[in-house]
Amino acid sequence: MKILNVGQIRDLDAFTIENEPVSSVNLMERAAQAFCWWFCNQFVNTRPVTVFCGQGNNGGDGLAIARILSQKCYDVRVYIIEHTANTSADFSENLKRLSDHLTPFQIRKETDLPDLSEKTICIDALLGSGLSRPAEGIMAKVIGLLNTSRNKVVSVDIASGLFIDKSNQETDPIIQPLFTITFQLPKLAFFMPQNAVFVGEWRIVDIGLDTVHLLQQHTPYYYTDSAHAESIIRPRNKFSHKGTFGHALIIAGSYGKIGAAILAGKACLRSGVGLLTLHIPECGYEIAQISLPEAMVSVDVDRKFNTALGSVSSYSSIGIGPGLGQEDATAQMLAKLLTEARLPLVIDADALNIISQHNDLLDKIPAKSILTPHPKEFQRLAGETANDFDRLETGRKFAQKYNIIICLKGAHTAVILPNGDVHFNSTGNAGMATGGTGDVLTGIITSLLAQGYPPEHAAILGVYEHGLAGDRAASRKGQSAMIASDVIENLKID
Ligand SMILES: NC(=O)C1=CN([C@@H]2O[C@H](COP(=O)(O)OP(=O)(O)OC[C@H]3O[C@@H](n4cnc5c(N)ncnc54)[C@H](O)[C@@H]3O)[C@@H](O)[C@H]2O)[C@@H](O)CC1
Ligand SMILES: Nc1ncnc2c1ncn2[C@@H]1O[C@H](COP(=O)(O)OP(=O)(O)O)[C@@H](O)[C@H]1O
Ligand SMILES: [K+]
Repeated sequence: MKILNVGQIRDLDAFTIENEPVSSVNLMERAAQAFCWWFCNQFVNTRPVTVFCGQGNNGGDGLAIARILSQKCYDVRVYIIEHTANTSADFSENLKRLSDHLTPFQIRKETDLPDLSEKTICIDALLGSGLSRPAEGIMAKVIGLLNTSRNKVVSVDIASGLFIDKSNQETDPIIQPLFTITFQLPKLAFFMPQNAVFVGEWRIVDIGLDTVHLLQQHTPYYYTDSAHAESIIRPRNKFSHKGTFGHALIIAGSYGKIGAAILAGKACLRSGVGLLTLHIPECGYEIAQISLPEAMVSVDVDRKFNTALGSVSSYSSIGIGPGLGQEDATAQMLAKLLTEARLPLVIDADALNIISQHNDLLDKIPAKSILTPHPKEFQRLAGETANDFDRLETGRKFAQKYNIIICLKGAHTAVILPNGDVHFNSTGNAGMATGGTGDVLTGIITSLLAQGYPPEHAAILGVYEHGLAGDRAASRKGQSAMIASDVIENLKID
């Protein structure tokens, strides 16, 4: 699914209006109907509803929503914030249409602000995608009132005051909704951790914007939905054999962290690889043979750390990093591997930290390698960034400069491709914020690479399936009880 910028969204609205054709006010009606469909499924009509409207099209949506909900027997009040002399045409039309049903209250100054009963659900239709500057004056006061009230707030399209595709300042007044019900497409702002409280839970409602025009839009931003992930999966041929699915090598673990190697190895096997070899320090030999009998073990000469590899030319994929440690000898081994490897690697955890300490290694990373940093590891690699939008831009430049794939891990992991395209993941949950889940991801992606998936697909699909397995684990065990091993047990890539 594509993620468009403000200008493209406006064009898509305009194109739909002209080419469907549908009048602008009828498109607004469709948007309001779609919002109300969700709203009526979520909240019973015994809860009072107050709709706060600006005077642009987001406010127009709010007026149409108020009319529809009042027709569905909700007890509705409407407040219009008079912040400008100019109202949009569709706002004015919806004001007329509302007059048979309700009389709106006007808010011009602070003393006009209402007292809200606790049960009231507030609908935020103050400002939408047309936001051109931070909210101020009476608009900021209304946002402050809603944020300090204990009422549930639902934002129409986007929280008022939040920019759709660029960073806000920390002091900007922005609604903090429980839900955002957005039209047609997710918005870039939803994927930034800094915006978590300004988005809440979000849902997309379809308003029938032109799909052909949407296909023609160029954007670097995508949202990995189930349809996209499933289109990547390759079915297993009936006559296939273990050689068909590649031989993966995972270089991981150190004294006290052999578990990281086991988690990565097990996840690799559970993701469909044909053969797996684990390269681990000698102290991990028995642990690995007992806990992962399906894997072959290559034992390092060192007892506690990985320090030297034999030839790696026969492997179909190589993952390195989980629990590796940052010993000098390990760093030398990594440098040698980066120079000698003839295929894209999966590079995680301490392997990334070693590269951060030896910047000259960046140029040696094989093309299309997949790096899986969490935000702190990414900061060590690429330096400080001003905000989450800036971090994403830095990631895009980094991926292009070094011709690599970066999986910037988080609630919506961003898979950044060498051409600068970004695929935000749709699966996963806060139960995955527990030690070892990153090691599992390394194993999954290494497995997919071994099976012959192109690196771009291995990264996008691996991240998606990792989150999906986490969602299955959470529904079975609950987010608090689930651990990384549960993610592995719930893998099902087919
Ligand atoms: N036909 C369409 O274009 C559709 C538009 N839709 C709705 O329209 C919204 C966008 O509408 P608009 O483009 O009218 O924009 P808004 O409703 O977001 O903004 C309205 C006006 O407020 C002004 N403004 C911007 N920032 C402000 C600030 N900080 N303080 C005060 N005023 C400010 C702008 O100059 C603009 O004229 C979408 O978010 C969506 O809710 C939906 O009805 C779907 C169809
Ligand atoms: N709140 C969250 N929602 C969804 N996924 C999450 C969340 N927190 C963590 N994850 C996922 O869990 C994994 C954690 O990886 P990482 O930080 O490397 O952990 P570790 O080093 O302990 O293995 C990442 O894939 C990340 O995307
Ligand atoms: K809004």
